[in-house]
Amino acid sequence: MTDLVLENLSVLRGKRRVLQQTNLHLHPGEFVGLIGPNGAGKSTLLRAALGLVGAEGHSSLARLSPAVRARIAAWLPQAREIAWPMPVIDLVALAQNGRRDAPQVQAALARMDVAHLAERPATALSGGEQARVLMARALAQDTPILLADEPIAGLDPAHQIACMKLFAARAAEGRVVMASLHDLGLAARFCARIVVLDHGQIVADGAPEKVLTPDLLGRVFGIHCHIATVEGGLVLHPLESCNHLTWKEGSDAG
Ligand SMILES: Nc1ncnc2c1ncn2[C@@H]1O[C@H](COP(=O)(O)OP(=O)(O)OP(=O)(O)O)[C@@H](O)[C@H]1O
Repeated sequence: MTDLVLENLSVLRGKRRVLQQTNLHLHPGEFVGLIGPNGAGKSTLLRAALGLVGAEGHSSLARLSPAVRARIAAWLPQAREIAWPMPVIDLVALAQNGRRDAPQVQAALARMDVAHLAERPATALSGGEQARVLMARALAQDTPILLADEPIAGLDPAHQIACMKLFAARAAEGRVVMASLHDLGLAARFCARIVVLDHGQIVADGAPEKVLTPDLLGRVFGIHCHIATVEGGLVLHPLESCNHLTWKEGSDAG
């Protein structure tokens, strides 16, 4: 059981402070959705938490040696690039010192629905398939903390839902799972806790029904949403942008 603790974590890019004095305590068992508009600082927060960008302040992961950190935290970056045409199973097995038959490798291939692709070159897959393979590698690390930057981007709806359910299940096993997400509906439905970032600052943190109010969605995202509470959680569906993001029809059509 491992907590993730950030204290006064700040990141400077040039003269701009793109992450400001961030305090966050994530507990084992939590599936946290990190949301915010483009440029809000979600990737920066995740990278600073892992010690991958220079930051002021404290993260419980950042000062660990890479070898120790790799045993504690798995990381799925936003960029999904696979450079080498190695078989999918060997790419996933890198998470377990190359052991193809490790149970974590077999389980991760099955959970991300890529077992049937195991012998295919990882570079010869579709974008969504590659994303699932890289997610499988992160899962195969079998760490108490999993940080994922837009893990469901590019997945079809069935795999998006399966992935969100899987994250919730990993958290229920006693792990910390935090994922940046742009799909507010899926975040509302599957995350027990939502952290909202805007201009490098946490502006809300709590249960989806407390955080995802019409006021916050208008202020931070500039959207009107349909929000309903149903058995099993919140349903949230963006309907309309309510400010500067309304482009004029035909103004820039190619
Ligand atoms: N290498 C960089 N150099 C300078 N500024 C950067 C760099 N990377 C990111 N930024 C800036 O830092 C801010 C936060 O970026 P970040 O990538 O963390 O946002 P994000 O919330 O993950 O956005 P998105 O939803 O678009 O992925 C943005 O204003 C961005 O322009």
